[in-house]
Amino acid sequence: MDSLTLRRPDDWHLHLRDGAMLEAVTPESARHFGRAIIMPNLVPPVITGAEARAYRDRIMAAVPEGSGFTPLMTLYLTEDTDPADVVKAHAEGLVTAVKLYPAGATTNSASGVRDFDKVRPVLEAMAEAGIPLCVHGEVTEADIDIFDREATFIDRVLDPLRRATPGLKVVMEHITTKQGVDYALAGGDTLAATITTHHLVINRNAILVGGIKPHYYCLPVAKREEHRIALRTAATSGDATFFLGTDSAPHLDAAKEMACGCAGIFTATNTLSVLAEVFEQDGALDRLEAFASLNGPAFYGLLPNEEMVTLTKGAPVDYPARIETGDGPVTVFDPMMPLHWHVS
Ligand SMILES: NC(=O)N[C@@H](CC(=O)O)C(=O)O
Ligand SMILES: [Zn+2]
Ligand SMILES: [Zn+2]
Repeated sequence: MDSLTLRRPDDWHLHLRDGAMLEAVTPESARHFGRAIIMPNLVPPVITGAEARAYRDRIMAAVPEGSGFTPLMTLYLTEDTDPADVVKAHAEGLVTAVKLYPAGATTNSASGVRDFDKVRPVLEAMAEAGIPLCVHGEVTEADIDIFDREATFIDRVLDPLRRATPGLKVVMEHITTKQGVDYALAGGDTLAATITTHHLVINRNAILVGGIKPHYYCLPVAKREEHRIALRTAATSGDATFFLGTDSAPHLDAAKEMACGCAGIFTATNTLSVLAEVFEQDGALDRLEAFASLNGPAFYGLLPNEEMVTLTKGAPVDYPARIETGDGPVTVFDPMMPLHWHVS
């Protein structure tokens, strides 16, 4: 097969940031994607409906003319979040989901949740109104090894939380482990999981072998090869539980290439070419549409995009090693293999 036509894909987990970064990275996602779930971990975070509205306006101003790209907004859950504000913002169509960051788990998560009992009323209101909760699933206890933080979160936090709030729709964001795959598969129709582009390609060796490679560092950190294989099997299976959330997370190179580098991998620019390569390698090109274009909207209760995109196989794809922002360059994910699928 050297040509593949599918519904225009969506990105169910995307960081667009703000200011000069927002301006530089928005066109990179708008070029190929129809919609994207926009993560709210700005400084300060997007907590209220009013803040989401203002942020959506700033994003729309950065969307290139003629692009149909639609940002789907999320609210950053805090221990002080007002359930009524969340329900109202969702009912107005302003907000699609709410994001749970355990405090301290990842970039700009300091205002996240410490005491999960404090957010129970919000979660109950969300279950009632059918508002999905997107979860960064890692514990933050110092005595839990960073490579075990996702599996431990499932047992200690996610499973009790879901049992306490039956009916709540949950998306396990950017799963990185076999335990994540297995738990998502067993969760019935109120549970789904996003998988990033980069976690289908790299294991932890990419970060640590031959020198320390900050552009392969993200959270949750890439795990052992057996986990990458489990993610590949899940993504390429076509199972409706799994869909694309790139977690494209731009940081200035200057903030990654330093003694304490930021977590995040920027994949918006070449994600579709990488995914086509991955699905082709696994003999699953016919299931790329399910993963990138169909399963996400089905879980969120939306229709797939009407528009189609065509991927064509040819000479290696030329993509920039980094993109420029007004504040400095951002390195684009290097999948360490040539890409042959062009998007038109
Ligand atoms: N994935 C990352 O490594 N970083 C994300 C935060 C997140 O999604 O956890 C970011 O905002 O930079
Ligand atoms: Zn996260
Ligand atoms: Zn993210």
